[in-house]
Amino acid sequence: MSLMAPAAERKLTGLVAATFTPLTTQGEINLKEIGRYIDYLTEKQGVNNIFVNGTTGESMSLSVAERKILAEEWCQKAKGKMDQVIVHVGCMNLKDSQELAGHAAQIGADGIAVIAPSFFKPSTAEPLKMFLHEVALAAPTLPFYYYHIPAVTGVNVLASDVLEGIEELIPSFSGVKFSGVDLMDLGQCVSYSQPRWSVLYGVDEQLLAALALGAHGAVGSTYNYMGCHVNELISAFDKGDIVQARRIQFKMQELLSYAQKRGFDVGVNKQLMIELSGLNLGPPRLPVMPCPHEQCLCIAQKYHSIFPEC
Ligand SMILES: CC(=O)N[C@@H]([C@@H](O)[C@H](O)[C@H](O)CO)[C@@H](O)CC(=O)C(=O)O
Repeated sequence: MSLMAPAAERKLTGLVAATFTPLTTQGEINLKEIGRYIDYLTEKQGVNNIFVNGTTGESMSLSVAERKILAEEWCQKAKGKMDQVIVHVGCMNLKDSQELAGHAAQIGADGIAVIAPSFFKPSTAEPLKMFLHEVALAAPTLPFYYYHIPAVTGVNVLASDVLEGIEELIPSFSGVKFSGVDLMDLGQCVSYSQPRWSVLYGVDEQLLAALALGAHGAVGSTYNYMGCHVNELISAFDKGDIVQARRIQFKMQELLSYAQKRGFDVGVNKQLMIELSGLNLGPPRLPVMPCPHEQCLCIAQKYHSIFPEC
């Protein structure tokens, strides 16, 4: 990272893996596995950007202290290996979010992302933008991404309404991580997007539709273990080979629909990553339940029957 231009000048594109949080079998954060995890992503999956402490990383089940230690370790170990490390700093309250944003700036993160608080939910774009603005003030020079994931937060404010005029409120605003299925809203975000912003799509099973609408990249959990295949999807799309791009997207859909019919949550997803990568990531944290080994094994077998080795 040291020889590169500052993150504020580097538009975030391509694949971004939303990382799982390594835990020990006792449920404590396991920093020892982070270096191996980064090597696995870069060497095996061809994924050079990470989004840490997000939904996949179970950030809402981690303490602020744990999130700081984890963010620090991800940034440390990513140096010289990853292009960008985006740290998700959103919390249920403003103070903790500001504290994490300020910390991310100190540890050399390449950007921060903030989810809508979802206990006291903003019901319109205005209070949500005010909240985002206050968090951004704690790290004013760091690229700032709004994290839109309405199915999880229950905050049903259009992302395009959040983006409107936000460049005046948050000068560091750099884009949106759009984990929603409303493609009209996504299209409006892309069409409003300023040249240096990135619209990053977060519903892996329909990435191709988002690329067709002009998304600049993608953040997702499945890029941890399907990154090499999805990189092929993106290059096929960039070359205009829509048939090949569609073929790969359909394979992803076949796997994910198989997994969803068997109950697919962060716990199952984490166990699948363990099976496929050999990394020692440990269990999820309550209330997410660990996944029984057999349940995950059949999804891993399905993966191997659909996708060739990377
Ligand atoms: C609800 C959820 O977890 N969505 C995932 C997707 O990558 C999702 O796992 C994938 O599309 C499979 O359904 C991401 O959008 C989440 C994400 O990027 C994050 O961990 O912050």
